[in-house]
Parts: sequence; structure tokens; C-alpha cells
Amino acid sequence: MLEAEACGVAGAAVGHADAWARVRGRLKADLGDEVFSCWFAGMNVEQIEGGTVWLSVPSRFLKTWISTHYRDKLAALWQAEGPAYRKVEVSVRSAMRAKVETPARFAAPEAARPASAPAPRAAVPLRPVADAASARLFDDISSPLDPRYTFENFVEGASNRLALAAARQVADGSASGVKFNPLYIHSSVGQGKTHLLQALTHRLKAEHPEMRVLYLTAEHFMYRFVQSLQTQSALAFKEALRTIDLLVIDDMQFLHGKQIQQEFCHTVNTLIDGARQVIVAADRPPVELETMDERVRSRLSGGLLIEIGAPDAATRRSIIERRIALTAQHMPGFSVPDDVIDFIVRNVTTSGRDLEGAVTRLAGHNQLTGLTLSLTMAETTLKDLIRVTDTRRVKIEDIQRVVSKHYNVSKQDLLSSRRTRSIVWPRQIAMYLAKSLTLRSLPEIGRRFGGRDHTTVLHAVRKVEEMIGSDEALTQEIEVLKRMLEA
Ligand SMILES: Nc1ncnc2c1ncn2[C@@H]1O[C@H](COP(=O)(O)OP(=O)(O)OP(=O)(O)O)[C@@H](O)[C@H]1O
Repeated sequence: MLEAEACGVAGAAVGHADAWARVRGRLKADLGDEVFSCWFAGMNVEQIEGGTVWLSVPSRFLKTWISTHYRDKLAALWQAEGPAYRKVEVSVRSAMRAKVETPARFAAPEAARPASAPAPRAAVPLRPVADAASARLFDDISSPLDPRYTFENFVEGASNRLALAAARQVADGSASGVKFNPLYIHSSVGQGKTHLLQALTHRLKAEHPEMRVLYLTAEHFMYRFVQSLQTQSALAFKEALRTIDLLVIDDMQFLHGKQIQQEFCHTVNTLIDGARQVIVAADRPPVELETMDERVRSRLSGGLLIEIGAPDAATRRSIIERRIALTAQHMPGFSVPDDVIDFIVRNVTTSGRDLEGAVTRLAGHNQLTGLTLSLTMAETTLKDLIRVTDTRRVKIEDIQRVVSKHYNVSKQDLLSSRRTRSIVWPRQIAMYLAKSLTLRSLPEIGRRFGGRDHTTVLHAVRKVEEMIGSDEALTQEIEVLKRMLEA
């Protein structure tokens, strides 16, 4: 709070400080202590000039929220203090400091500003808050959206038909009510979950600008939450989250931390109980989110679960053709011979991301060498990708299933903290297989094996590698397991 003495100026400044104290007092009395401390505890008066009261807050989010919801009230309270206060302007503190060079907050006459300093922006006239403006507030905290991820650019196929239909229904029918809540889409990597989630977000923003839609990756959700704690605006952040119409959370498997998961759970409960839509995407079904709070898992399991599978040949071909057409827009004349397309369709079988990667590589090669694309060239250029594709085909859950069956232990035991040798050894073999047959990182494998640390996984991988070198029977056993998994 800004006190008169903190201003270091006398006279008018003291009058302004008294006015600010009264405005704060009335805000507190009208809104209650909780709401007041939520939004206004960190607000300062930076400057009063030409009838405009320049207020500052610690974050962009607070600025937008206060401007959208409380600007009229603030202005009315200041206007009641006298004709010297006609308008209010709210800025983010650091931005405001950069804009107004002088630290003498209440006394910054025009002449005192250095010529190099830009003049403060003209104060925005007081105006009623439009619904669309309130909805746009969430653009500030949303994760970035890729403009190419639209329904028009999404290729429909047998493997994704249900997910696409559900996403379309949310995008088209949300105005008329919530149908399935939460909607939970899962698949292995690169199958178009993010594309679909962003497509429906784009569609709603374009066709229902009044709706408050928030798209966040789990990592952004965590970041925003931690940031709000640091700027003492956590209550405000939570309150804002609970006012949205549609919450879209991507890459749910990365939501870590007990407090954050609990907060997420409260938010989802509030939204669903208020008949507002929640959509979540992850790389596995809720029951397999091992590090997730049990309440979150059960809430997510209670909605509509849809899996996107690997694309069939026809879908792969359409994704490749779409990608070639998009590439040709900025590389005029770019085309790919049919036998090369057939080659990619046959050999890159796992995901849309790999198919796009194949086309991007060919385009890059073509651009750099100027050589015409041929089958031989494609075979060489895409060799890695095809090998990688083979590697990615194996899923951790398949490894856990095959290993538990082979060693006659349950999957729960594999994921548990039990340390008897009959369980520890199969668990270590399963971790070793996960490292050699998938592209998952050590921390990711650790998380999938009951939330273990990456050093535990590393230890298991090294131990099995050592044993393989000296134990012929084990080497054969592992070969058998690998063949079963790759079949
Ligand atoms: N059916 C599809 N139609 C068009 N493009 C697709 C399709 N499936 C995947 N893609 C493309 O493949 C790339 C990867 O897709 P996306 O990022 O949406 O996958 P994801 O399932 O979210 O993967 P991850 O789990 O790694 O986040 C994107 O560029 C996307 O446009």
C-alpha cells in the first residue's frame, strides 16, 4: 500500500494519499475482505496526472481481470473524491515503471519527464464491460495456439473418428449444453490430440467469442499456478479459473505436485458441477496416470473416454497428401512421386507426427540438394525415421503386461514399492525393455513404474545390461521377450 510518506512529496501528494486510503476503505467495505485482498492488496497508485489515476498491479493477469471487472467501480470511487480524479488506468507494475521514469509517484508534471521517455498511454475512457472482453481475458493466460491446428486440416480416419466427432460436438453444441463431462481423449504420441483440442478451441473462439474458453497444457497450468502463488494472486487465479465456460487441458500426464493436482481437482469439480465443459488429453487412460492423485483419476474416469489409435493406411495416405499440399504452399512446385508416397504409407506407420516428419525431411532434402525425389533417396533419407518408428511401436503398458505374464507377477506388483527379489528382478527387466524398445526418457519410465526416480531406472538398465553380457540364458530370455513385444 502506498502511504503519503512513502511518496516523499508533500501537499498535493498527501491529499492524493488520503483519497487513495478512502477509496481502498470503501472497496474493502463494499467487496468484503476476501475479495479485496484477492484483487486489490497488491495495487499501488503510481501517478495522478491530468485527471487520470494511474494504478499498478503485479501481474498482467491481475491487470486484465481488474480492468474488465472493476474498472467502473474504481472510477466511480475515485470520482467521488473530487474533480481531480476523472479516469483510472491500470498497468502492470514493471511496465508502468518503464513507462514513467520518475519515482515520485504523485508528482510527475509533463515537463519533468525526460524527452526519451514515452508519454503514458492515453487513458481509456470508462466503459461497460462487454462479454467478449471478459472472454478475451483468458487469452492472456492461455497456452499458445497453432493456427494450423484446425478441423479443416485434420484428417478423419477410422482410428480418430470418435474423438473427432466428440470434439466437433463440443465445438458446435457447447452453446446448447454439456453432453459428456469430462471428455477425455488419450493416445500414444503424435496421434493428433493437441491438434483436435486446439481445433475446437479455435472454432469456439471464432464462433462464440462471448464464451470463456481456456486452453492450457498441464505444464502451463502448473506454471500459472506457481506464478500466481509468487505474485500473491493465487486466490484470484483460482477464482478466475472457476468462472470459465470451457477448460481444455493438454498433456495431462505432466501435471505433477500434490497441491497443484488438488487445485486442478477443485477446479474440475466446480466446473463440472456448474455444468461447464472440461476436456482433457493425455498419453494414457486415467487409471494409468500413476502419479496422479486418486481423486483426480476417478473424476477423470467418470466422463467419456476416447482413445485415438494408430492411423490405418488410408488415413496415413491422406495425412501425407495434406502435408504435401501444405508444404507446396510455401515451396511452389513441390511434389512427391506416387511410389515414394506408397513407401511412406507402408513404412511410417505409427503417427501423424512421423508422417509429417517424413514429408518435411523430403522437402528439406529436395530444397537443399535440388535433386528430384526418388524411392532410393527416400529410403536413405527416412532410414532413421523408419527405425525410430519401429522402436516407438512398443508401448510401456505392453511391456508391463508381457513381463508380468512371463514372470507370473501382477502389474500392481511391478508398479508397487515391494522389494522382494521375485518382483524386483522382473521390474528391472521391464524397465530395461522400456528403455531399449521405446523412446521414453528415464524420468518418464520412472513415472510409469509407480512414480520412481530416474536414477532407479538407470540402475535397473545398467544392471540388466551387465547381466546380459555374462549370462547366456538371460540374453536369450530377453530376446524372446523382445520378439514377443515387437511381433
Ligand atoms: N489425423 C490427423 N490429421 C492431420 N494431422 C494430424 C493428424 N494426426 C496427427 N496430425 C499431425 O501430427 C502432428 C502431431 O500431432 P499432435 O501434436 O496433435 O499429437 P498429440 O497426440 O498431441 O501428441 P503428443 O502426445 O506428443 O502431444 C501435428 O502436426 C498434427 O497436425
